[in-house]
Amino acid sequence: MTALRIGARTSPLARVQADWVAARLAEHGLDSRFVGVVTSGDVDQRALTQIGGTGVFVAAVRTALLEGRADLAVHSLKDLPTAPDPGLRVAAVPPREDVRDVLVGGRLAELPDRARIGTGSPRRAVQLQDWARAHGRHLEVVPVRGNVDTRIAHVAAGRLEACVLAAAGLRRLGRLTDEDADGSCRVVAGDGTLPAELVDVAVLLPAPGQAALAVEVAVAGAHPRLAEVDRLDDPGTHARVVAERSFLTRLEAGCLAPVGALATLSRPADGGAPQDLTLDAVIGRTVGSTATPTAEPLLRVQIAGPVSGARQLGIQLAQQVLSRLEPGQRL
Ligand SMILES: NCc1[nH]cc(CCC(=O)O)c1CC(=O)O
Repeated sequence: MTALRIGARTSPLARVQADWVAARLAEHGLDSRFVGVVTSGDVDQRALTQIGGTGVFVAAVRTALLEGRADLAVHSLKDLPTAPDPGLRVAAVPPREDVRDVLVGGRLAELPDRARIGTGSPRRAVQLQDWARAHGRHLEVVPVRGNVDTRIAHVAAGRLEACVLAAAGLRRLGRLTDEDADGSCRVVAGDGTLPAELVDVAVLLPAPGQAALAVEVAVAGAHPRLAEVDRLDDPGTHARVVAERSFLTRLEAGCLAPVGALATLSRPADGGAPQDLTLDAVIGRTVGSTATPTAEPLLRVQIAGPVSGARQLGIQLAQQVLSRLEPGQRL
């Protein structure tokens, strides 16, 4: 039997994610090998807001699937466009990593006033500014992009006091150490480490799908054991990301919208099967002209319902948000 070909980007994170999936496939008796795909997002260093969002990372990998150069693709779920490709199918959403964001450079509450924090994410920017406003503090959010090392290097060199990265990526790369119960930790930077904080989701709500992987296959995929890839699915994680993403889709907000969403499962006291899904979201709104928009306080919303209605839950919450937008306000 020929090995399953796993298509993914060639970045260090994409590679460890693909290798992680390969190890899970091996546990199910499935051999695989890595097929690296270079995407336009890897070769174009302009801001993501200019080159059309994180979808650029996914498109080339999807093409490899559709052209039969790979049997399955491994994506960071938060980078997957909400629009489905008719020739493809998400075969599995494996168990999720740590959903939190990490502030690299120190603890948020202990940063000096007017500290410069690097992030290219409007979601992170609006929540950091909301926290600063609520605590009578002033932070400067500086747009940065580039891979994990580029961003951390700005902090190590003192050009920025801090930057924000997803914990999932740092953990998968083995870059997160010395973790305390209060969220204090250290992040490996070159030869040394930097102080960091695993920020509570009450302060930084993650992006829809953050810390989850999507294992995608072509509907017309021909490998004789392709259907067995479905066994990597974790139904709990899958339901959570369906709720988060249907919320984003119904808002008609893209991956660069100032929107955080996190679904959690509540387990009954007897430890039986999960019953309820709670979906929390934060939304940044602006008013005024596109050139000089004014930030409005963040909107925070929550809804709960049965796990079997995950998609509907996301849609309902989005409708609540849209009905609460006042004339002139937009996302
Ligand atoms: N937008 C880039 C991206 N896409 C996925 C991850 C890694 C973590 C994850 O799976 O959510 C990251 C880096 C980051 O946000 O720090």
